[in-house]
Amino acid sequence: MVVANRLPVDKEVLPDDEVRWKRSPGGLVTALEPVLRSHTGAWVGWSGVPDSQDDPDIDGLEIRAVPLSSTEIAEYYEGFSNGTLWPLYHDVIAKPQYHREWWNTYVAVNERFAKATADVAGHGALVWVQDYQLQLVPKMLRELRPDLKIGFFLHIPFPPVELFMQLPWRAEIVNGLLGADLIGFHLPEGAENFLYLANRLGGHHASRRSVGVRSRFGSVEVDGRTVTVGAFPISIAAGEIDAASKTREIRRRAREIRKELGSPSTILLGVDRLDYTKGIDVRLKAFLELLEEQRLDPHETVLVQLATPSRERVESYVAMRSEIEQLVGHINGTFAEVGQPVVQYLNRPIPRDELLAFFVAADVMLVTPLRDGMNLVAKEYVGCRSDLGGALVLSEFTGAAAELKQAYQANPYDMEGVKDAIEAAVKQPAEDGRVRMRAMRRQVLTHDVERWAKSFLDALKDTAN
Ligand SMILES: O=P(O)(O)OC[C@H]1O[C@H](O[C@H]2O[C@H](CO)[C@@H](O)[C@H](O)[C@H]2O)[C@H](O)[C@@H](O)[C@@H]1O
Ligand SMILES: Cc1cn([C@@H]2O[C@H](COP(=O)(O)OP(=O)(O)O)[C@@H](O)[C@H]2O)c(=O)[nH]c1=O
Repeated sequence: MVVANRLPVDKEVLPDDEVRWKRSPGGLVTALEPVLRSHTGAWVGWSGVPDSQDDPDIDGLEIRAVPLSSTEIAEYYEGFSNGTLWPLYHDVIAKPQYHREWWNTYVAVNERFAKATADVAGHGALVWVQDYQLQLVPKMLRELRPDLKIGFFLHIPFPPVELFMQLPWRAEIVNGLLGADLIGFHLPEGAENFLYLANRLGGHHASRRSVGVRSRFGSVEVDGRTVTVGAFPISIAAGEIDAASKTREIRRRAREIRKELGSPSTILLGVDRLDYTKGIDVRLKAFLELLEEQRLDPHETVLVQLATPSRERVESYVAMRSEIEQLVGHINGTFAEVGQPVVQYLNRPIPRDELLAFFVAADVMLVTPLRDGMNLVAKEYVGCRSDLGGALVLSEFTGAAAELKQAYQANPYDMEGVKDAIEAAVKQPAEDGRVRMRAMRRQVLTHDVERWAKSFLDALKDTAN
């Protein structure tokens, strides 16, 4: 069973009350949906709208919706999850807010998820709890159903100890997670930070802190149980993406996109949820300066930024959206010609196939987060480039940077470094580009999402309890 804040589909109620289900945003759903389809299992989660308990009918998936009221959405999802934990775990890029009412609602909603899971899980079932919204569920679920095997995976970075210590409810979170048999992080650093805190805040005996990737697991002794702690970098359905990107339809659409953009020599592409962690402003500022310094030619270059709306009622997201839209306006106001914008900005979700066509069309992919758990977009771009064309500019502060070493990596806080990386990617010699892309594809195609799930689930089955 998968237990996640979100169901794989979001409910949409149209003005005539017709109900439509559309794919939920974000990489968690991208990664887990194919995994659950290839196994049998159920998915427990929220449908994205208030007060709904409809279980959508999705082929091959058993769905159990957990209802949330409008107040719970404001205090648990927008509040504690995305106004407290999200900025705290992403290097406090925005200031985390600590409110006791938000915490109380987070506890109550975690209890509801634990109860809903306990009600449907078969005896001895394997339950995989996902992400920062549900960190108390492992302990609550163990109390309700000690027969279950419980895994937990954190999709965002686990913060450095000094930052985590800000959280007024830090011990509760650590102890909540320790209800699991296996706790997984993307990177060894996250696992190591957690091992230290399990000892310092939980008072439990923890193993030495030197965790490997899918190997050298750490452990914590909790009330006679051993909790395993490991690093399992998530990935994409690489084979499927590779095959889809080679189809005639996607290739044709990619050529069409280039034409529609005015057949520029260079297409730069950004694809993100509109989130302040993603560094969309960083790449726009770098692009602006490269145009001002005449290192890029505005008649030959187009930057396409696809930005799907996200968490639109959270304050820091509202501020960031207006900053980005001003920057886009400024760049176009300065460098565009009538009918030929240099930045094409779309603020809406883009369907999968259309996205793949953009990846095939783009000469340079810009992935510049200030901090990101993994960033599946970077891997999807690589997965789409069987022609060995294209170049990836990648922030050092993404989980993906640990695997995609041949990208043009840059520190997103170093504007000159980001500009140099973009310029080098735009001007790369073709053979150099092929060598880099071949190496990155080897990594992505051999470490796909099935391998991620298998390594986690095998480690979970091997846990002693
Ligand atoms: O559910 P939302 O609030 O709309 O947010 C969407 C998802 O965003 C986050 O995704 C993370 O998971 C990816 C896959 O592991 C990873 O590549 C990325 O770096 C993360 O940011 C969030 O963690 C999910 O819970 C959300 O569903
Ligand atoms: C903008 C956009 C994205 N997608 C898909 O969403 C995920 C994003 O995953 P990632 O790990 O990069 O980051 P977050 O989870 O959002 O933090 C990826 O699979 C994209 O292809 C999409 O389908 N449509 C969109 O418009």
